[in-house]
Amino acid sequence: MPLLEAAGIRKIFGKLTAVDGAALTVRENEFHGLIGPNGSGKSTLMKCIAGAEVPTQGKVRFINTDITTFTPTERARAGMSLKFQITSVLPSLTLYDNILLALQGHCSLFDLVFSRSRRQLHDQVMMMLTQFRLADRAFDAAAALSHGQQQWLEIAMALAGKPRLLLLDEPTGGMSLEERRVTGELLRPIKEHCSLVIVEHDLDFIRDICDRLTVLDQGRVLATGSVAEIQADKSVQEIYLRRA
Ligand SMILES: Nc1ncnc2c1ncn2[C@@H]1O[C@H](COP(=O)(O)OP(=O)(O)OP(=O)(O)O)[C@@H](O)[C@H]1O
Repeated sequence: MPLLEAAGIRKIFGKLTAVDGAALTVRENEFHGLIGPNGSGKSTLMKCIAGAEVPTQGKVRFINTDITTFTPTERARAGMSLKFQITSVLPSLTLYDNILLALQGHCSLFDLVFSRSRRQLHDQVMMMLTQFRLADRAFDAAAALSHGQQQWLEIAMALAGKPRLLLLDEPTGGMSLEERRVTGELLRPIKEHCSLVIVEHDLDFIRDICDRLTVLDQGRVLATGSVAEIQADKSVQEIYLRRA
């Protein structure tokens, strides 16, 4: 049984069909890349999965539940977490407080009131900052971070609720080559407990970290399969050549 199954997703904006009957299936512990030319509907499909857009047609199933009509908050409660291009980091707060806020969003009032839980929260914050190589900046304001470090902080925040599925829209946009390499290293270990759907333009990056890819072209799925299958697919090669 797949973790996520989106089927027949169509999204129409006025006269424009941005996504035209697309399907996406993601298994447990799978990193799945969503690629395709500019304007092919990648972000819109992600938004339909995340609940940021309501699909005109189609169904989204997640952990065996039909979540098509769930709000983003209900999807988060079901185990889905997303980080879009727009930042949700609070720049004037320290890294520590940003992570603490993200963790507290997933705690009950009972957890917050008892001091033993507060100690646990502290340990969790420091563990997450260490995992994302930000522990030495814990008490700096988030605004002082480089662009890449801010993205890592956001990914850490998106993982605070221990989601089963993380959705990332162009996390490496604006990053240096070295920052991209580190981003790959930081994401790989989360596969043990979380699946990933990632929209990316950097094909080298996506080839490196993904197990399977879905290629969109003009709102439709052109191909889906392993990285090797997609690389060998003539129709995929054609759309990338057409763009070059
Ligand atoms: N809210 C909206 N209202 C109207 N049109 C939209 C809206 N969002 C997206 N579109 C259009 O839908 C089409 C698909 O956009 P989308 O952002 O999903 O593509 P994309 O593959 O993610 O593109 P890119 O790689 O450039 O980010 C585009 O023509 C875009 O202009």
